Amino acid sequence: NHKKGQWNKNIKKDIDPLQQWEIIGELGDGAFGSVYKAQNKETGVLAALKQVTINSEEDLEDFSVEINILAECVHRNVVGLHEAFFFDGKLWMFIEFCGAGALDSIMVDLEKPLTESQIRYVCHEMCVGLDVLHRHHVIHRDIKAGNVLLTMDGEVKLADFGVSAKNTQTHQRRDTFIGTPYWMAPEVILCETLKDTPYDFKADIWSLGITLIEFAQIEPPNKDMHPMRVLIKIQKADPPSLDQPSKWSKQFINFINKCLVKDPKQRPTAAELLEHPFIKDYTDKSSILDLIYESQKETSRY
Ligand SMILES: COc1ccc(Nc2ncnc(-c3cccnc3Nc3cc(NC(=O)c4cccc(C(F)(F)F)c4)ccc3C)n2)cc1
Repeated sequence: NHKKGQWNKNIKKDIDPLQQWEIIGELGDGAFGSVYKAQNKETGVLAALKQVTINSEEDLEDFSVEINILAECVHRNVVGLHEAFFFDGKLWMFIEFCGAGALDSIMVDLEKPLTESQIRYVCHEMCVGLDVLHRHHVIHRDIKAGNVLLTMDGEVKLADFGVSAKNTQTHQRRDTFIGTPYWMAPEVILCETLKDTPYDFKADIWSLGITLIEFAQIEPPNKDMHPMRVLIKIQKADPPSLDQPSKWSKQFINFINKCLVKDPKQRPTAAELLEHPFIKDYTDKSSILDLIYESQKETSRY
C-alpha cells in the first residue's frame, strides 16, 4: 500500500539469505532474538547473524535506524554491516565477524585487566570510532568494554549489542528504558536540558572515561552497588577515578579526568581527545595482539 514508509535501500527483500549464507554456529542468546555465526558460501567470509522477528511497522523502523547507522558509518573502528535481508517476516543482519570477541569477556576469561599500553591503543581506536559516529550525528549511548570488539589482527570496533544508539538526525530514540547505569553520564540520568542539545553526544565521552577505568580494573566504579543507588551517586559524588593512581602514568590519569567532567560543556570532543598526549598518534597494536594471543590460548584450552 502506498502508506508503507520509503523502503530501506540497505535491506534486500524477498531473497532467502540461506541461499548465500550458511549458519555454522551460535553466538549466545542476545536480548533481541538469537545471534549466530554464519559463513558466506561463495567468499568464505564470516559474519555474526542477528535475526529479528518483525511484528510491526514500528519494529521495522526501529531496526532500520540501526541498519542505517551501520550503512552510514562505514569505518574500520565501527563494526561493519555485510548485508541485511527482510525475509520470512524476519530481519536478518549479517555483521563482519570479529574473531577475538568483546573486551569485557577477554578480561573475564584472563581474569586480569588491560595493561596501560593496551589501554592506550584501544582508547585511541575508540576515540577515532566515536569521532566517526559523532560526525554522523550518531550518539552511541552505551559505550562500555562489552561493546568493544576485537578482530584477530588487533582491529578495535565499536558495536552496540543493547542497540541503544540514537540517530539524532531522525530523532528516533531507541527503547526508552535506561541502559546499565554504571557507565552513564550525570546529565543523562537527570534528563537535564543538555540531553537533546548539541552536547548530548558528550555522554559518550563520559562513558569512555568510565570504560577506561573498567579496562584498568576489570569492573567500572561502583559495580558492587545497587544500580538505583549508582544513579544517585553519579549525580551527587565527585567524578570517579582509578583505585591505585600510583600504578598509572600521569597522562593516563589526566586523560580520564578530562573525560569525567560532570558538566558536558566542559568535556572535550573525541576529536580533541585524539590530540591528548596519552593517545596522540598511538597506533602500536603489538600489546593488544599479545592479549588476543593469550585470550585465544586461554579459551582454546577447553
Ligand atoms: C566468544 O564470543 C564471541 C562473541 C562475539 C564475537 N564476534 C562478533 N563479531 C561481530 N558481532 C558480534 C555480535 C555478537 C553478539 C551480538 N551481536 C553481534 N553483532 C551484531 C551487532 C549489531 N549492531 C551493532 O553492533 C550496532 C548497532 C547500532 C549502533 C552501532 C554503533 F553505533 F556502534 F555503530 C552498532 C547488529 C547485529 C549483530 C549480529 N560478535 C566473537 C566471539
